[in-house]
Amino acid sequence: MRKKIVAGNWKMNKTAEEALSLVSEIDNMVKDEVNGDVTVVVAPPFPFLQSVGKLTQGNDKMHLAAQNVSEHDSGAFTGEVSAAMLKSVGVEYVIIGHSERRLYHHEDAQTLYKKMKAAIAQGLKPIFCCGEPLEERDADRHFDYVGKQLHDSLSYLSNEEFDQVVVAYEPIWAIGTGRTASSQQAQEMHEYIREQLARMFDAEAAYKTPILYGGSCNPANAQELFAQADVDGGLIGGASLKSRDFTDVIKSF
Ligand SMILES: O=C(CO)COP(=O)(O)O
Repeated sequence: MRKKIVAGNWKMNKTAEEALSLVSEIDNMVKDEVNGDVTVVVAPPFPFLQSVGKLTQGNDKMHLAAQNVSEHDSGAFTGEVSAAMLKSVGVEYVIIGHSERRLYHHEDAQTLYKKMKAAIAQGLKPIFCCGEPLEERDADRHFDYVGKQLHDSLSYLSNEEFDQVVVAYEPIWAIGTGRTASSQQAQEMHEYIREQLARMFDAEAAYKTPILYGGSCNPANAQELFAQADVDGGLIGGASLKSRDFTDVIKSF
């Protein structure tokens, strides 16, 4: 059985106080309402990682993620945060290659590969994001586009390194737009991603890799998406900022 994961990417939202009240609500709801075997991940902004992590420490369903990591180990990189720093405050997962970082921060495939290496070397589990813009889907090039993203940033990892990886498929046209991929569109892309991973690594490793869907995933559509054979959970943006909605997404398995 593959791990089921629902991860909340808070992006650049919340103050310290708001972050703590959101995570304590989620923590309580997960304790009270979530019985199944699901890994819940929250990815608050950097300044709140430690306080949020402390609050979720006693709940073995809840795990902590960062939204970004430096490709460098240490040194004169003003404003950057290393994998070792994240590890030292209890972070377990890190989102790498989100389309917003590729677009607004010009992170290219080579940089993302280095970030993957840096994270894995510190024992962090990367949540590697891929996904096509609308014009690639409209031109029917979405499979090739995503295949290249996977190849360019993952194929140079060793099999052992790849064992730590979670993949998230987030079609850019579905992020924050209220327009979600249909369950069929999600399933066919997830199946394709798994095939590509099996070619790069091996079939067993690809079979074990959780592949999450992201892009306007919410309590109304999560159940149908999560019911697909190759959809192993979600990477949730907007709906992860509301404890009720996020918990309802978690309960959609
Ligand atoms: O980008 C996302 C998660 O990383 C998805 O965001 P939304 O759920 O707000 O569309």
